[in-house]
Amino acid sequence: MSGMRGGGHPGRVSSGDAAAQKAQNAEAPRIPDLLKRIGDLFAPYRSQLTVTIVLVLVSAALSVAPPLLTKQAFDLGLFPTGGPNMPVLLELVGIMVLIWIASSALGVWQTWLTATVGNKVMGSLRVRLFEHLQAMELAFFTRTKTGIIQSRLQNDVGGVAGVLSNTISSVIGNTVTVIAAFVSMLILSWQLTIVAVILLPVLVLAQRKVGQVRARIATKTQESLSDMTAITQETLSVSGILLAKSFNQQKSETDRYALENDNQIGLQVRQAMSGQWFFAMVGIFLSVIPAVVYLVAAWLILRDVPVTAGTIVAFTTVQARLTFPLLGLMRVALDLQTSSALFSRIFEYLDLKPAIKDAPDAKEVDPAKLGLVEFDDVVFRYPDAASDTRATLDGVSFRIEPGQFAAFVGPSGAGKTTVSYLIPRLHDASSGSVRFAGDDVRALSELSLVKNIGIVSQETYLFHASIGDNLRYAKPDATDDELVRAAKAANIHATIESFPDGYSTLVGERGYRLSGGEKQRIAIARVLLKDPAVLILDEATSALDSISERVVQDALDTASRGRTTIAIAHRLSTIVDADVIYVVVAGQIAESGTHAELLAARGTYWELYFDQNA
Ligand SMILES: Nc1ncnc2c1ncn2[C@@H]1O[C@H](COP(=O)(O)OP(=O)(O)OP(=O)(O)O)[C@@H](O)[C@H]1O
Repeated sequence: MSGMRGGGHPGRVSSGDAAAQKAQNAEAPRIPDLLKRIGDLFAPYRSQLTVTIVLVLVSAALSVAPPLLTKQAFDLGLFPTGGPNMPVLLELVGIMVLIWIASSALGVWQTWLTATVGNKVMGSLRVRLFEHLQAMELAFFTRTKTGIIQSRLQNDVGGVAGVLSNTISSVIGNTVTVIAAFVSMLILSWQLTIVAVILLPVLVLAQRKVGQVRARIATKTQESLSDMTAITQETLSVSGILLAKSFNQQKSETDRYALENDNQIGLQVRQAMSGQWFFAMVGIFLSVIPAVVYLVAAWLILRDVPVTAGTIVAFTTVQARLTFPLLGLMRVALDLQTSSALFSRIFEYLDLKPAIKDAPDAKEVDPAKLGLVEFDDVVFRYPDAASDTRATLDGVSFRIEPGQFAAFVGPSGAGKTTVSYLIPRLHDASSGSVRFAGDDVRALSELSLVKNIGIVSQETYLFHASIGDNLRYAKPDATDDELVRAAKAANIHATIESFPDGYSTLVGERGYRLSGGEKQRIAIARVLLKDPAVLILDEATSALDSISERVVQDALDTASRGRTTIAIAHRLSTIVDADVIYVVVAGQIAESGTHAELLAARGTYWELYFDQNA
């Protein structure tokens, strides 16, 4: 069985995130392209967005009124010649209150809309990424650490969630408020407006720089987060903790985690702090403006430019109200720049092309020839293998007839498991042809091909769920009777019945609550429920003692009846009755024939058999 864990130990080898490394070498995506792709994500929510825009525009229009009303309240209500005019003042105050109530209500509605759209966009992005990863070939998973993949789904998609829901309302809302405030200011006094906005372009330029720095820190933060997830996933899994405990490595694992955690803390602090000075500067600048406005107003009045007290109060009110939206816009721009780093990490995974996928004209398996499996001069080299090394499979040809029991034997690392991977198209042959029911597997639809193949591997994988649920993975609509029939055929029914919870017993993470033989028989029952035409057994009994082996072997004999069976075996005693035995040596089929024929030939098989029975 070839090793399925990719990447290795993060502390000792470079990160398994092949895509991230590629991205570091490649040029960063251009911001406009990125914005277009982010925009496309929102396309299905056009109607909600239109309503949001209308709401924002109405709120903005409403927000223009209060400052103008303030001016009226001062000039006509509070300080008209001859003393305050109460009826006018009451009317103006009443209108102002109504406007505030209306715009607050609209604000709540708008927040609900944007939160819904933002979260839905993020949710569908997550599912798209998950679906895309499901389509990736096995080789992608053997070379990338699981934790690194998980991190893209959780940390990166989660990281843009806030941006997605805040951005829409913030950009539209604040832009409109800023424009509206600017218009009100212009109406009130163009001279004072110039004073208020003269330094803004400088701030915008400074903000772009800050954004670039933050995007760089964000990329590093996400990489560090994904390394941390990978450590957690590798170490805090059942296999990981068993390894750490049995080698007394808990301390070193904790140290490794703590080290990466320190890195993460540093990056988080840098990310939080980058831009703080900038915002402090903007804050000071915006707060100083009213004072400058008073000075400039006095200067204007001295030069006989008509500026009333109402104008100054209204102007400074508007200007103060401009502060938050302006800061908000700057923050959004900054967040967008920061999250562009996260988005490009997400899109980078979405852009990965599955190496194995259905041909456009993929066809169904031919039921007439079901069970026929052929290899025709198949050469296969693992994608990661150095090109100067010998191919893992080097010109393998055989033909297994429907219903035959074929066994593959040979030394470790000879390529037996690799043969079994090529049949369900977990890898594609580098040259030559793998045929299933008479058709090249590359011409068949994956769904139809895999439906007809059952695999029981040496390393049984069970989900952390009940035994019943694990069995139903093969056939979700299986009845209880069918479960029992499959379990009986796999020699595991009585054992399951002896558990207090029977078929509802939880198997524990990866089935660790069960013994090796129990897990194996559950896996056999699972494949029996699937009832495939071709059954692949990869050293299904190698991990067992001789009694368990006999029980599992009986189960396998039942399972293989009436279907093509391809059994990979180390213990030759389990396959002596095979219709045909292929002896694989260094990626080639060295011998083939029945047990008796191969013994008579006195070749490699005879040597292997002699070794095991000496
Ligand atoms: N993902 C991979 N990338 C590169 N090389 C691989 C990969 N998986 C397996 N190999 C190599 O391919 C060769 C054949 O492996 P395979 O698992 O098919 O052997 P096997 O005959 O089933 O061995 P065993 O009996 O020990 O299970 C081995 O040399 C192995 O190191």
